[in-house]
Amino acid sequence: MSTTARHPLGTDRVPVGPGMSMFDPMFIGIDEFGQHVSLDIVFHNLLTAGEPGAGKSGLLNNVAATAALCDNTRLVLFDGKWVELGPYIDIADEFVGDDIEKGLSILRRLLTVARNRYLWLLANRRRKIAREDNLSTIVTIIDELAMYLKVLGTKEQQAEFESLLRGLVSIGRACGMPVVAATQRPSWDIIAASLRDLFGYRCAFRCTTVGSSDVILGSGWADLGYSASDIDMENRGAAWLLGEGTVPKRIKVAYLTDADIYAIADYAAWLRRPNHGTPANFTVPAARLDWEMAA
Ligand SMILES: Nc1ncnc2c1ncn2[C@@H]1O[C@H](COP(=O)(O)OP(=O)(O)OP(=O)(O)O)[C@@H](O)[C@H]1O
Repeated sequence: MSTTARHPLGTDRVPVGPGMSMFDPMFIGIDEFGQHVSLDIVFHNLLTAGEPGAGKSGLLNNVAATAALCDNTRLVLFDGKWVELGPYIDIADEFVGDDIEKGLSILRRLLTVARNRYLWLLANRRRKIAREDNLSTIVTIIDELAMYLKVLGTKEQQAEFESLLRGLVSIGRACGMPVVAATQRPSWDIIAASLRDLFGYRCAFRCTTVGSSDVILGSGWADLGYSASDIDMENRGAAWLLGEGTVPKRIKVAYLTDADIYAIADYAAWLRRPNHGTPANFTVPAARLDWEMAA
């Protein structure tokens, strides 16, 4: 883990999760040879799916817990069931439960932030953000996509949700705003191929059919022997992980118990408490706050 992260305010604050940065590789488990598997989430979206109880929440929790402990990282959480990402509710910039209208409003805001960031990049003659920019990473995590695309709200709201999500997944990753999404219904009506292909990482936990495995990984992988329908029912947390330009890799996701998750979330909330490590007489410059609001 890096120890170079500095707080954007340039003060001697103790950074959140001392030294942890979203720009470092994010550990999520091991592969079949026992080697560590890490993701580069800042610049990649992650889509995960599998039948109920296959272990998706374990992966989402690895991402959420790491992000919660990282310096200069903000969480935007969507969880129609409330309890999967609920432990992080106190440290999330926004938490959307089963209110789709709130979800739409937050996705619109995220797209505005992404647009502002691109204008900033353009003004600085750049195409993507870097660690040194000290721009916060905004990680959007959606547990159970199907809730927002098929269950909650009207057909119009669901269609708008999909279109805004598609926008964020398309443009977020180069400006430090990755999306991590999960569903237990890997079918074409939930994840169209054109949406799936915008996710650089795809992780298929056990699926009931070869077809649903291909919905996540991409057509043709099952024929080549990479099918999540072959994963043993009892082997929870096992999955096929596909990264850009690679073949799927068999992994076992690191497991966090409920007690672990709440302990990490509580620790992250403690680290992120207002004025943590800030001298009593220090005030945040107003201009800096305005800038952070927009970016
Ligand atoms: N990596 C893992 N190692 C060991 N056991 C695991 C792992 N992941 C999950 N499990 C076991 O499987 C159970 C279900 O896992 P989890 O809640 O992550 O599944 P899920 O796919 O998210 O289910 P749902 O779609 O219903 O939310 C866990 O309570 C745990 O007992």
